[in-house]
Amino acid sequence: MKYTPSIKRTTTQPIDLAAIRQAFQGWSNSPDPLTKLTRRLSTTLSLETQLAILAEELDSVIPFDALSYRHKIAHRDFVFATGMGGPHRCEYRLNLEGVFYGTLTLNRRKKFSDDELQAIEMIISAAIFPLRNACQYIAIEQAALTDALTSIPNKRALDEHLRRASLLSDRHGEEYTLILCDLDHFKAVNDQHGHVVGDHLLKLTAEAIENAIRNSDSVYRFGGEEFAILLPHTGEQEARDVADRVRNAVASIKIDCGGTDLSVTISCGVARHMAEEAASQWIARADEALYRAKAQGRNCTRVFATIG
Ligand SMILES: Nc1nc2c(ncn2[C@@H]2O[C@H](COP(=O)(O)OP(=O)(O)OP(=O)(O)O)[C@@H](O)[C@H]2O)c(=O)[nH]1
Repeated sequence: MKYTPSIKRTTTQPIDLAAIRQAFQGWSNSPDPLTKLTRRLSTTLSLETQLAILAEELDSVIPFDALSYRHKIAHRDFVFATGMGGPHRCEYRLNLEGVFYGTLTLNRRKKFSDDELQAIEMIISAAIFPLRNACQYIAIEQAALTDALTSIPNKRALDEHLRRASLLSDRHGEEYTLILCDLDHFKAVNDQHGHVVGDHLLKLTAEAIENAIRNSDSVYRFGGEEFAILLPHTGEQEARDVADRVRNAVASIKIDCGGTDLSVTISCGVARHMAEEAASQWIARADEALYRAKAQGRNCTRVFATIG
């Protein structure tokens, strides 16, 4: 028989409960500015929303003309700004337990008094834990969408971006083209030179592709030795040219393996998004084109629409 321990009731319980009821009423009805601020901040993990809340609550206590926040999170610049300038400025570098969480700046036409500066510091101190959580949330989100080896976006990121591109293509008739690229005979590289060299080659390939495409295009690690490139506002012929540029860039990679230079080639399959097409069908067509490129000798580009 299962043993369930009984809960011992004590006479102090009603008194504790009353105290908690009273505290709860104070917390939810007429909180002090700091409780109100932290309560609002705790409702979201979005750094942007938290900064908007902080700006609103700060402004209600110490009116200012502009607030800005800057931080580098997961190698990306995060910038938030609200309001317009003012010659007087106070700036805070947010640190918690030795970790830096960005720079917060307030601007105002009127000089800040010492009392106001103290109040601002206390308000920021109360906000720093939720801000730290929001920064960490961005970093975790970013890590989930990034390939650990090459530091480029991973397949999960590609799936999201393809879904969005399919929607935009259908709704606004925007042209999107996908290129799938796969290193040729990569297994032989691992077998002959080891996985460390194989990994290094994958990193160099990601870099070479990034350098061969435009800023508006994006590259993803699709699988082991497979990469995907998403090209907005690009048709088939233009995408074929990009694929050929990528092939040349990859072919020019050289790794010194004790006297001999290791070099590789890459095959590419191109598919333009078709109306009403799901992302999975789109990928399947690019993969079909890539399969043809492999079957027809590798180190070449095939476009789905030109097949047959
Ligand atoms: N070093 C390293 N190798 C990987 C990684 N991911 C996958 N691979 C290897 O990539 C190789 C891919 O081999 P295959 O699928 O046979 O393809 P291939 O040898 O490139 O041949 P083709 O694609 O037909 O030209 C396998 O040996 C995998 O173990 C990785 O992260 N690092």
